[in-house]
Amino acid sequence: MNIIRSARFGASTLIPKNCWSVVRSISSTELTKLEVNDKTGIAVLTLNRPPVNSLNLELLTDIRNSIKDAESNKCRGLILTSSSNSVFSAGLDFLEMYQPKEERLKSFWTALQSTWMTLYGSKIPTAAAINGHAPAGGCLLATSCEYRVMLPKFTIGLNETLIGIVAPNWFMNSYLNVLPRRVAELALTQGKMFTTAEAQQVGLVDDVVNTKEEAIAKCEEFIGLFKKINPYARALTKQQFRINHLQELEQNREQDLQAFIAAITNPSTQAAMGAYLENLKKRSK
Ligand SMILES: CCCCCCCCCC/C=C/CC(=O)SCCNC(=O)CCNC(=O)[C@H](O)C(C)(C)COP(=O)(O)OP(=O)(O)OC[C@H]1O[C@@H](n2cnc3c(N)ncnc32)[C@H](O)[C@@H]1OP(=O)(O)O
Repeated sequence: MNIIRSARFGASTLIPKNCWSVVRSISSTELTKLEVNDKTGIAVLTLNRPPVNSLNLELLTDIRNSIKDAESNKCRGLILTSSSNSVFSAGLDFLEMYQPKEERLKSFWTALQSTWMTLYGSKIPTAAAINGHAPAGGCLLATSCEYRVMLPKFTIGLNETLIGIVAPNWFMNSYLNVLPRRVAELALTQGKMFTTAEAQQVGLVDDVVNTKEEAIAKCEEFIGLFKKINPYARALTKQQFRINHLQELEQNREQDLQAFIAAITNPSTQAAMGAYLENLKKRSK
């Protein structure tokens, strides 16, 4: 019998393969669902933190655990998507950063660093089915993947300067891994949110399709490109492209954390964030 061991079902829980329907849950929490298609071996990770999948400490931790579960279950690839019809992820949860408690703020940023390193450095092929808006941290998740497909009439981009904050180096590096330098610099300095059509034009997304199902199918097609490629050779090749960015953060984690805390707790950042949040709340009424 072909057995899969699921870390999050407990080390001793064995799940018999082939006794399940084609799509099988590997692990799920209140905030994420990780399912694998037994035929293709490709896993889909659905973010499920209504209303906007804003990334708080718990969601970031669950995302990281899910990526690790997909890897340890030897999935052939991982697709990120959202349970919302209009938002992929609204980025970092402002409530983690506005008037924060220092210990929680530290845990939050450390979890974001770890999640990014796990996703950006994952050995398995990764793809994002962007079925809604993807500002800031939402864009970071998408650009950390190897392939992106997006639905029409949404927006994506690193809008940090619009909020009065500065995107850290590793956010910029994820952008630069996808966009030409000049486009990235112009977009970052303006805090530009690209429409789906603009994003495709500059290469921020690879394809545009009309439905979430088509988006998942496109991601599967992308991951299918590696069917005949030795996974070890593939993983090492990907690693060589990304190792400098990963090492840069790994070697400066504490410094990056301290820079974040100093920037976020600065009274002028707090004031800018407060005003931005107020505006967001007014708009949503
Ligand atoms: C030299 C380097 C030094 C390093 C220094 C470090 C600096 C720090 C870097 C920190 C990096 C931060 C990156 C981020 O990710 S910040 C988050 C940026 N996100 C946004 O700007 C998105 C804001 N949201 C929206 O634009 C819209 O909500 C949406 C995503 C387009 C969806 O619109 P929609 O109309 O569907 O929904 P609503 O706007 O009505 O929102 C519904 C409720 O959700 C609340 N909301 C929205 N976004 C967030 C969020 N990111 N965090 C928390 N809450 C959020 C919104 O207020 C509504 O709440 P309400 O119903 O209670 O009013």
